[in-house]
Amino acid sequence: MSNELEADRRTIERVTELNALLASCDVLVTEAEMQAIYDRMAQEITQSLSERLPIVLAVMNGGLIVSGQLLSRLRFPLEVSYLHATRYRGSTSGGALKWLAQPDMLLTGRDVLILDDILDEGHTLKAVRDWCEAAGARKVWIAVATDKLHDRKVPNMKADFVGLSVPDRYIFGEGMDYHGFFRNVAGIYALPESH
Ligand SMILES: O=P(O)(O)OC[C@H]1O[C@H](OP(=O)(O)OP(=O)(O)O)[C@H](O)[C@@H]1O
Ligand SMILES: Nc1nc2[nH]cnc2c(=O)[nH]1
Repeated sequence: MSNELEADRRTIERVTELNALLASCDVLVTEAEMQAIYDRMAQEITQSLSERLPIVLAVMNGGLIVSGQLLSRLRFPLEVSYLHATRYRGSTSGGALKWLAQPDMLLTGRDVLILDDILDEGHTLKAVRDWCEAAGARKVWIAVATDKLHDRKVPNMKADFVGLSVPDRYIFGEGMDYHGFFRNVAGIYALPESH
């Protein structure tokens, strides 16, 4: 078989495997439920920040979908940028935090709203919050689509706006990945307990 045909065969095999895995996962939250959750979060954020001219920072990559969903629901003046900090890097368990891009805006004296997909142990968002505070932010607000329930949280790490609490399982969808895939899946899924 030519190299090209062999590569095509492997790609098709991978697609089939991923589709089968997705079909075997538990749906924790549907797409429609997520839309209602984003509506409610946007209302809460609006109540707190509509007169604060905030800088909104998306935490890449996981915060991409949540940011798109929330930003278009926020009908008040704000600025948008991003940062990229990662500690899972395609794995299902966390390691050391690596900064790939720091915010490129002057945060001094500003209200800063951080948007991310999940508060799990909290190392990522604690480092991001500390960075923004050290950069002179007046107040750092944190909004996450999901907050994982367990007792391994970094002390004093809480989000100001939470979509919903999720069980202590590896989840994906709504920006969260499974080995780099499924960030684009609408709704929240969990790997089967046996996986
Ligand atoms: O609370 P923690 O235990 O620190 O985990 C939460 C972080 O983990 C994920 O990022 P990840 O490192 O997987 O990078 P990604 O956003 O590129 O997926 C997620 O997007 C959060 O930022
Ligand atoms: N995709 C995904 N990323 C995470 N980062 C921290 N916890 C999780 C999780 O449960 N799923």
